[in-house]
Amino acid sequence: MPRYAIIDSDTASDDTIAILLASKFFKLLGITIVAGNVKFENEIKNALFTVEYFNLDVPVFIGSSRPIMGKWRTVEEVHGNNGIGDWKIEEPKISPEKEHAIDAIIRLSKEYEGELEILAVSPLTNLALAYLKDPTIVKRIKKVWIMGGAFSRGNTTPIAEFNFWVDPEAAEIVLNAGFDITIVPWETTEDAAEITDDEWKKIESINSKASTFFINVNRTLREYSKKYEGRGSIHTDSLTATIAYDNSLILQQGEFKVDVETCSISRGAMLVDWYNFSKSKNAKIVLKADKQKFINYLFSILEQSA
Ligand SMILES: O=c1[nH]cnc2c1ncn2[C@@H]1O[C@H](CO)[C@@H](O)[C@H]1O
Repeated sequence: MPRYAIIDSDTASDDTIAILLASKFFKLLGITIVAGNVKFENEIKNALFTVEYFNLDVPVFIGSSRPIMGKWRTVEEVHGNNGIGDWKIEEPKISPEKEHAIDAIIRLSKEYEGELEILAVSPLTNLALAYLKDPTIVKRIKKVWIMGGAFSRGNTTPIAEFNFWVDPEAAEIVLNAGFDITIVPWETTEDAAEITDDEWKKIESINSKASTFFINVNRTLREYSKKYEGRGSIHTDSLTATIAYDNSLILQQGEFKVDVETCSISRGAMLVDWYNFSKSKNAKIVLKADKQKFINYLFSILEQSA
């Protein structure tokens, strides 16, 4: 039985690999593009390029070109000016769909009622807007996997992870909508999705079409991570796609009332009610994930796509 998914992506560096992995794990019904990592036109181009490079049969839908409140900054310093390590690529020949991403999410939730999973590895703007347009998507969407949130080691401010920080209002809407949600937060991915120097060299030596792609798109991410965070690159979106496919990667998780701060200096911080003061729960959080299993999946796909 195939599993059906949409990947919601602000396509840059690791997002492209998450798309590749998701296309192997799921019947991917669409890639929906949302504002976040880099210039919106480049995100669209990177998604189309990924589809073309790997010959994927997946439509690309253009979504929201800004967060709900519109206050954010792109992070070209993390991903490269074009979002994919400044790899010089040709203009993709394929085009995005005419249908808006929000309408595609609503339509596909009807066509695949009870079966559709959303891999949200990006700010949650598209999903929040789809929900505001048609709140009944909640009962039709089977599962929402979210890469987002930090509760101790923010990667964008001292307390905020990038995806939640870009659009905390959207995160608040999605978290409180009633979806079946599992969150893979930054701290978990920092521990389980690092590509070390050794692993980077091994990927280089695979020398397949996919490994060449991996090295090129992640080049700036790796340099940034080494220089500013003092370790290898973190492949957080790829880990989230893999966890969504194989739940045995989850070594520890809890269910909590989770919220997000929308004000001032703590904007984008994830709030976790560890001791259940609120007497309610709205999301599971993956607290520990299996790095070795993740690496095995990643390597086997990079080797396969020779
Ligand atoms: O410094 C960074 N390292 C890794 N990913 C980042 C960084 N900045 C932004 N993102 C983007 O935000 C999410 C992780 O927070 C990922 O979805 C990635 O695309």
